[in-house]
Amino acid sequence: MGFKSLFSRKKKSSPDVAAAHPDVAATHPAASAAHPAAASAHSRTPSFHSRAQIAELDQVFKKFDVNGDGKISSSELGAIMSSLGQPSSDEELNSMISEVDSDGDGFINFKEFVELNTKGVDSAEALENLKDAFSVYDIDGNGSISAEELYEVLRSLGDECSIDECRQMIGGVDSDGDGMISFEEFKVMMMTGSRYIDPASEGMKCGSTMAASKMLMASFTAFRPLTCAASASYPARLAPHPPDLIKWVRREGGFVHEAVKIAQDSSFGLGLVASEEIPKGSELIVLPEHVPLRFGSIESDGGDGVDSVLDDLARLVPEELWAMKLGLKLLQERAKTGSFWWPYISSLPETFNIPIFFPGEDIKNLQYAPLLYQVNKRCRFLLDFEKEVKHALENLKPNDHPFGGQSVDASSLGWAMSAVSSRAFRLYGKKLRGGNYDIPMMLPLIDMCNHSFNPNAAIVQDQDNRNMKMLVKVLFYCCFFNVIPEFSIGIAVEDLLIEILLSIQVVAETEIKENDGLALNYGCLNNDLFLLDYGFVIPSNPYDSIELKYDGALLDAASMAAGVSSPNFNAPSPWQKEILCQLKLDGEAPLLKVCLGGSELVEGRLLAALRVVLADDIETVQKQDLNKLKSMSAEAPLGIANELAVFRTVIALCVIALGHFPTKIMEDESLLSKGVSDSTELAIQFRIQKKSAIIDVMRNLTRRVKLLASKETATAQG
Ligand SMILES: C[S@@+](CC[C@H](N)C(=O)[O-])C[C@H]1O[C@@H](n2cnc3c(N)ncnc32)[C@H](O)[C@@H]1O
Repeated sequence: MGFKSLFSRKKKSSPDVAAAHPDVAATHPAASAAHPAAASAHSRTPSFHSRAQIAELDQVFKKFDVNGDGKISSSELGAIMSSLGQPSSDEELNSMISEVDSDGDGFINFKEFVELNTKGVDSAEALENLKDAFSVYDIDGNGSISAEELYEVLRSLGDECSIDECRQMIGGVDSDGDGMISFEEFKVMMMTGSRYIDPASEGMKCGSTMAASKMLMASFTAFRPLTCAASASYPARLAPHPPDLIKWVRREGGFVHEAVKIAQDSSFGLGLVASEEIPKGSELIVLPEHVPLRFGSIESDGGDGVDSVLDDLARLVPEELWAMKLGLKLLQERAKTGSFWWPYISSLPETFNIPIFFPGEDIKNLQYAPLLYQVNKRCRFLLDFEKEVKHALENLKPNDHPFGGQSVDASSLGWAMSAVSSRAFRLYGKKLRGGNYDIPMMLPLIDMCNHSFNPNAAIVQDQDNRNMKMLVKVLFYCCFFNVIPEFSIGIAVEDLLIEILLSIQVVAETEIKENDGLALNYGCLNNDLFLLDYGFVIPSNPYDSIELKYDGALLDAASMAAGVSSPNFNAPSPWQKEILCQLKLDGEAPLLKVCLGGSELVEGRLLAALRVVLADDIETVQKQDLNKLKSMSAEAPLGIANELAVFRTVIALCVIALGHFPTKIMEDESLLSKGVSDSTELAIQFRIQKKSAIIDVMRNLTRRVKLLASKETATAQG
C-alpha cells in the first residue's frame, strides 16, 4: 500500500479548499501563517468540499504531523505507515512524498495534503484502494455493506454514531434502494461524492460526504488512549460496541460452528454458548495462523519484526512475568491506528478485577501472606517497569515509538499484563536445537471460553488445510498455564518450524447441550493463581493449597502441641539431615516452601521429612525408598506410631496456620452477607477458601488418625 492508498480519494471536480472554506486557515494554523503556499492556494479554485471534510482532513493531517510543525516529514509519514501495519523503506517514503510535494521542499504541507485527498488518481490504483476500503466495512464479505456493518465498524473505531445515522448515510448513496451499499454504489459514492444527492438538500449532501470521508478516515483518526479506567461495570469492553468477533474470525478465514454464539455467561462475564445441541467431537472454532496475537516467533524467540525498543523492553521483564512481555505487544497493537487486531482488542475488558488493581485495604483483606507477597511483587515490578518504559520512550523518533507517541504508565502496563495473564495460552514444544520453547499467544474468540475443571471443549493445535497433514498434533487439555501438553507423536527436527504455523482448533469434548456454555480447563491451579491472574476464586477448588515454610522451630512447636515428646526438627541427627538435604529441605540453597492441601494433601517432601525426623531409628528408615516416604498412599511406611505422630503434627500445623488469619469463616460470611465492593468480596471469598482448604486437610487427617488409632489398638489387643 502506498501513501496514496491511505486515502481512497474522490475524483477531482474542483479540488480546492478556500473558496468554499475561507476559514480553513483559521481551523488549521499550519495552513496559513506558517505555510503561505497553502494560504495562497486557498483562493485559486472553488471546491465542493464541506467544512466538515476539511476539519476531518485537518484531523488526519495532525495525526501525521506528530511534531506539529505544519508539515509531514518522511519520518512522520514512516511512523504512521508503520502504525497502520505498512512499514516502508526510506526510499518508498521519499517517493511517496515526492508524489505529492508540489513545492519540492521535501515535506507535505496542508495544502498538498488536501490536494492529495481531492485530486484524481489513476483508475486501477483507485479501484484497488476502493476495494481495500470496501472490504473493511463489508464484515461478512457478502459484497454489500449493511447499516449494521457500517455501524459496527464506525463504532469500533470510536465513532459515536447511531444505527439511524448509519441508515441515513447508506440512504444517501443507496441507488437501488435495497438498504445496503454495493461495491458499485460505494465506488460511485467515493468517486463522485454527490451523484445521488439531492442538490436541494445540503443536509443530505453533507451526510453522504460525511459517510464517504468517515468511512475512509475513521481508521486513521481514531485515537486509542492507553489508560486503564479505575472502575467500570463488568464486563465493559474497550470499545462500547465492539465488532462481532465471530464474523471477524470467519472473515479472516477461520471457522466458527454455526451454533456457537457469544453471550453473557452467568457471573463469569461474556462466554461462548451453544444455541443448539452440538455433538461430541465437533469442531467448534478453527483459527487460521495469522489470527493469534503473539510477541515473537520460534526463529528469533522474541522478534518477528517487533521494533527494537519493544524487544529491549521485553528483555527487562523477568521470565515469571511473561504475560508482561506479550502485554507490550498487546499495548502496541492497542495504540496502533489501523491494527489488524483492533476488532479483537476492542472487545477486551476495559478493566480487570485482579489483586494488583485492588485498593490497599482489599489487598490486606486477602489475609494470606504468600499471595500478599506476590501481589506486592507485581505492583512493585509495574512501578519500576513504568520508569524503565518512560525512560526508553524518551526522545524517541516518532518512527521508533512503539506506542504511537503515547505515554505508558503502570496502570496501562497492568491492564496489558492482566489481559494477557487472564486470556493467553502458552503453547509448548521443542526448540530446533534442543530445549523447550513456549509461545504465549492470545487466541481471539477462543479466549471467550470460561473455565471449568469439567470442560466440554478442548483446544487442539492441528495441521489442517495443508498438505503436510497431521505431522504434529498437540492436545491442550490444560492449556492456559503450566501444564505441558502431550505430543501425540514424536516430532522430527524439520517439523519443528511447522508447529507454530498450525491452525488452532477448539473441539467439543462431550456432547454440548443447547444453552450450555463452552468451557475449557484453564489448568489444575490453586486459588492463588486463579485470583492473581484471572480475578476469580473457585469454591471447593480441589487444587487449592496453603503454603508454609519448612521451619525447625515451627515444626517442633507443632509436634509438641500434638503430644510428640522431644521432637528434634530444630536439631536433626546427621543421618536425618542427609535425607533432608536430599529432600532439598536442608543444605545449600534449600527450597523451604512446602504445601498442604491440593491433590497431594501433604506435599511429599514435607511428609517424608516428618516421617524421617519423627522416626526412632535409622534402620527402619533405611529400609524404605525415599519415594515411598514421600507418598500419602504408602500406608504408615515407618510404623503406625510414626504415622500417627506425623499426622497429628500436620493437624497442629494446620491449627497454627489457621491462627494466622485474623478472622473466622463465620465472620467473613457475615461480612459478605452485608454487601461489599467487588474487590472486597473477592478478597473475602479467597480467604474463606484458604481457611476451608486448611480445614479440609485437618478433617482428612483426623479421619486417618482415627483409622490408624483403631488399628493400633487392635494390634495392641490382638
Ligand atoms: C479467558 S477470559 C473468558 C472470557 C471472559 N468471561 C470475558 O468476559 O471476556 C477469562 C475471564 O473470564 C472469567 N471467568 C472465566 N471462567 C470463570 C469461572 N469459572 N469463574 C469465574 N470467572 C470466570 C474471569 O473474569 C476470567 O478472567
